[in-house]
Amino acid sequence: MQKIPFNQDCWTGRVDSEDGEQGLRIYQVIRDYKNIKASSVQPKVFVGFCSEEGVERNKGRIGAKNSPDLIRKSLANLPLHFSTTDFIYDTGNIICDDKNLEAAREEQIHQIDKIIKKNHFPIVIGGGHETALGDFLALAKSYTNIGIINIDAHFDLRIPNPQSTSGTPFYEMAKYCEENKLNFNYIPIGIQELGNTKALFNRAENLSVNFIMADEVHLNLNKVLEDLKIVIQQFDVLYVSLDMDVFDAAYAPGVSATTVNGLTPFQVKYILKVLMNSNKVKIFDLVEYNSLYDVDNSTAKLSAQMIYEVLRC
Ligand SMILES: N=CN[C@@H](CCC(=O)O)C(=O)O
Ligand SMILES: [Mn+2]
Repeated sequence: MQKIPFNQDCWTGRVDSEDGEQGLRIYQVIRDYKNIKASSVQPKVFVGFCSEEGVERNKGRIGAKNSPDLIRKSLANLPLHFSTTDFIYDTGNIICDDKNLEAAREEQIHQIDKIIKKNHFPIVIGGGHETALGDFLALAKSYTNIGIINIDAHFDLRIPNPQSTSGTPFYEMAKYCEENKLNFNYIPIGIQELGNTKALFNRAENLSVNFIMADEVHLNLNKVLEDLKIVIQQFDVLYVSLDMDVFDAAYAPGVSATTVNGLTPFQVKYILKVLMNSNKVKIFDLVEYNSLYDVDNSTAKLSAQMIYEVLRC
């Protein structure tokens, strides 16, 4: 495991100084988290989790370990359309480069727990979906009544056999909840029938998972959004995970496992708006971007625009 500090080289872009404040782009409001002022109010903080170890263990296509910096680069040049009372911060990367996912995860939990305890908002850029477990466990150090929202084509409810992988994080969260006598409040959104086995659907039923199929989103987005607003009222806080393979392959070719019949950027954008507008989201992660299969950086761009929706709220 390695810890790489804030790198300004990821945060560069076009300069439109003739337009003053109206010409600002995201990279111009990014700062190193180590220089944050004590007066900052609920700032958003990037943490890169450079891991594809979980994908490899899950027999998937590797290529996600460089994603955090590539997504930062796509985000950097987006125009600033919201007012920031504060800067946006970046801590740098945690790198799993020795197959020891567990050691990288310990560091992840340690860093993110500190961010959450300061009431700052971590935005974690993965990495494969193994990123999710550390994010949840860090949040669970501060909160108990957590709604777990996973926008994903897959349940990721596999049982570790014996290791933790990109396919097991939500099962491991269920185990954590059982051991700590907590409800497992899991709401996956965008599930594909043909992306999950019968065994996984049965496990979801047995764990009373309140899942929303991709087809339900396609048939009636407004109903999904209204139902979501109601269901999240019962939770104190939300953990939101966005797996880029929830999108149709036409929008997101750059993932480990591509999806047919996947969601559109418009649908996911409005799901994120509902979640963020609840003011309950305490941590967000975006996972499974894989540049090796991307086409003209389109999936990196889509990843950046989804993070933008979280930043603007
Ligand atoms: N991160 C999860 N991956 C999915 C899909 C695997 C695949 O289709 O290759 C899973 O394990 O179910
Ligand atoms: Mn996933």
